[in-house]
Amino acid sequence: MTGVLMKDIKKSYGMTEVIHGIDLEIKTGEFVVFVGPSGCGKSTLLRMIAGLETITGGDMYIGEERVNDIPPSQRGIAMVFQSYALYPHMSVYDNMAFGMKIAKAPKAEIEKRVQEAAEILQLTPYLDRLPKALSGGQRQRVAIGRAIVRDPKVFLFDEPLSNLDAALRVATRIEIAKLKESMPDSTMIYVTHDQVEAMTLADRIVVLSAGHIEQVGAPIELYEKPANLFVAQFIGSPAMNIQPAKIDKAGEKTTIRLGKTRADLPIPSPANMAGQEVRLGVRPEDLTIASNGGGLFDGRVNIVESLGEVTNVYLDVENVPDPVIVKLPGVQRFGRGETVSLAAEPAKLHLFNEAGRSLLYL
Ligand SMILES: Nc1ncnc2c1ncn2[C@@H]1O[C@H](COP(=O)(O)OP(=O)(O)OP(=O)(O)O)[C@@H](O)[C@H]1O
Repeated sequence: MTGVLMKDIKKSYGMTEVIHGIDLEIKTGEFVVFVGPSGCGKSTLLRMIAGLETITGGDMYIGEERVNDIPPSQRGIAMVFQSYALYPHMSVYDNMAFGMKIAKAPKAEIEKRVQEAAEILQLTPYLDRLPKALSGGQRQRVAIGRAIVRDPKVFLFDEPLSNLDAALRVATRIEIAKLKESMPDSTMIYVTHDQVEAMTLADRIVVLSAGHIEQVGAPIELYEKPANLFVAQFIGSPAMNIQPAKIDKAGEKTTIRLGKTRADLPIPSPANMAGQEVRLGVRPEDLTIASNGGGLFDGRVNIVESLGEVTNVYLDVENVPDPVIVKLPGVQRFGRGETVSLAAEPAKLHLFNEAGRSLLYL
């Protein structure tokens, strides 16, 4: 039973600090996903857990042990990389058995573990094949199998699906979800920039930006209650629409003014916020077309993207610099330049103060 604990973890390359003091507790058996824009430090953080990067400040624990100065091979972790890094001249079986052979494990034990891992990953029919005779997805499953066979305390995944095409990504993602179910006591930490992977696999998501944590929470919690504008616009696709509004009345409920419209939101706000400028957030999928013209605000249709299952409509709205996006189900037809009125349930609206913090977390 092993979790990971980070206390004020920092990383500098020369004079440049890229990780600025991360505090995070990952519990035994948790599946935690690190997400964030390119360069935010996801891989660096993962590699510090693995021992592939030195830690320049703070304490890193795997289980009870402080591992800052413990070499990777003694940390009890197994890492699965984007490039599968299989030995091309060895069969699937030998690739999976390699670590145990090197560790001089008994032959029967190796056989048992490889067979079990192959079973979990549906690789049993391929054990005699060479990697070149496998698809990309199967190769990545062998790389995962090699990690399972080592029976690590913690699994680390660094964008394991990003070399696969769309269909294989989905299939392998489902394999990883099954793997998690079949190994409920294993702690798994997974880096990705793919939102679907993060949302579907994670028990908790850690959103990083520029070397610090923006928010940690269950996927739906981050989606429904983002702590700040960064998380609000990072989670969800297309991104949440943001537009300026003003607080008319603060209190247990908040009344906002948006152009000529007023709306009562079931969001509490401190009394001293009355009269203040705020940012109103609304997800594209939470907007609807108000047939009677009595919506929250009006927009002029600019671009229509028909994807079959959904239609994304980009509208120009007065006082809003970026286009407002509406995501409607199915196929919808609009004429360019048409004016439509947009509505949303007050419970689906988000409010952020001038500093970008959600009023829910003030
Ligand atoms: N060896 C290095 N020397 C100097 N700076 C580095 C080094 N490796 C990474 N960095 C910097 O550290 C920061 C974090 O990089 P990291 O690779 O962890 O980001 P990431 O979130 O994983 O990005 P991506 O999604 O693009 O892989 C970046 O600003 C990067 O330029």
